[in-house]
Amino acid sequence: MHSQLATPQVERVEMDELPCWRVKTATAELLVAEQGAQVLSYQRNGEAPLIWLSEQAGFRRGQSVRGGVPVCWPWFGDLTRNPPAVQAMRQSTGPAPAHGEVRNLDWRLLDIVKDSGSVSLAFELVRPAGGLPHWPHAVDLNLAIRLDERLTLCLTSHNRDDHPVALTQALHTYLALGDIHQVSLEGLDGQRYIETLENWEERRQQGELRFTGETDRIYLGTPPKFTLRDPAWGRRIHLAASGSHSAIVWNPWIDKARRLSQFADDAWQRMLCIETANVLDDAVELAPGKSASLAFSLWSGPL
Ligand SMILES: O=P(O)(O)OC[C@H]1O[C@H](O)[C@H](O)[C@@H](O)[C@@H]1O
Repeated sequence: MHSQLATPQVERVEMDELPCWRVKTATAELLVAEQGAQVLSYQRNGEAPLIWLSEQAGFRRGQSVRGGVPVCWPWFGDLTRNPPAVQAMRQSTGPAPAHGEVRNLDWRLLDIVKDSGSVSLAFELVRPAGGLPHWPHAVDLNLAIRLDERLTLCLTSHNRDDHPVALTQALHTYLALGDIHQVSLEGLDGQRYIETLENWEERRQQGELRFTGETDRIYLGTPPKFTLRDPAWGRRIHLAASGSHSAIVWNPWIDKARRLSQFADDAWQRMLCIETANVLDDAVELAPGKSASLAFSLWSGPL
């Protein structure tokens, strides 16, 4: 078996309405939807999944899939909570979709590069003629996905326009875990955060983060590395970011889980989002001709 996969395999598969790419190496398997360039799942052989995909996920055109790694761009979350310069890029005061415009658009696979131990896929957003709805700025958006002993995603924005562009963004990673009640997130001690569930008050993290209720926080000035201890599955998940000094930590807990689309009532116990971001005072300002990249790598290790 091992020798068959000495060269990684990439095959096109359909998940209901969505064309996807399934990637297999000797040690791991990855599934990516072309829509949204959305990583849907990632699992290392013999291990529980590292990236969570909802058992109620729907694979429909025009609808982001619950789970995986949705790309939030050119704004994160509620546009009205974004810095004024980011809000000003949208030329309409009408309601704006949460998390921007690209997670349910078509992307195009540009390239597949394989060697004996790795596969890289390069996706590009198919920018609609005239730009995104009410967002007429010529910014190219690419997502590079590399699978080797780790999974690495790198989102690059390139401003092809003649004026500066301000944006916020996130790689909205849904991590899979054994039991949310037992996990702890290390690496945030002493960090500032915005408690979005309490009037967006600014607070400071003390010690490791544990989960006892709905959590929706924006950490600012974040370090490049986080570790999630998951005793139930006997492992740590390591996440290393670059080009990012902010991160969202989200778990909907019981009540919000019931209101979420494509989400089983008890699924909050088995997932946690740690979203590698550029939000609030970490927003990106791109001068004409300039590019910026946001990236993370994910891997697992012993407890
Ligand atoms: O339901 P969605 O639009 O995919 O958003 C899911 C979640 O994304 C982020 O983590 C936000 O901080 C949450 O407030 C939001 O509920």
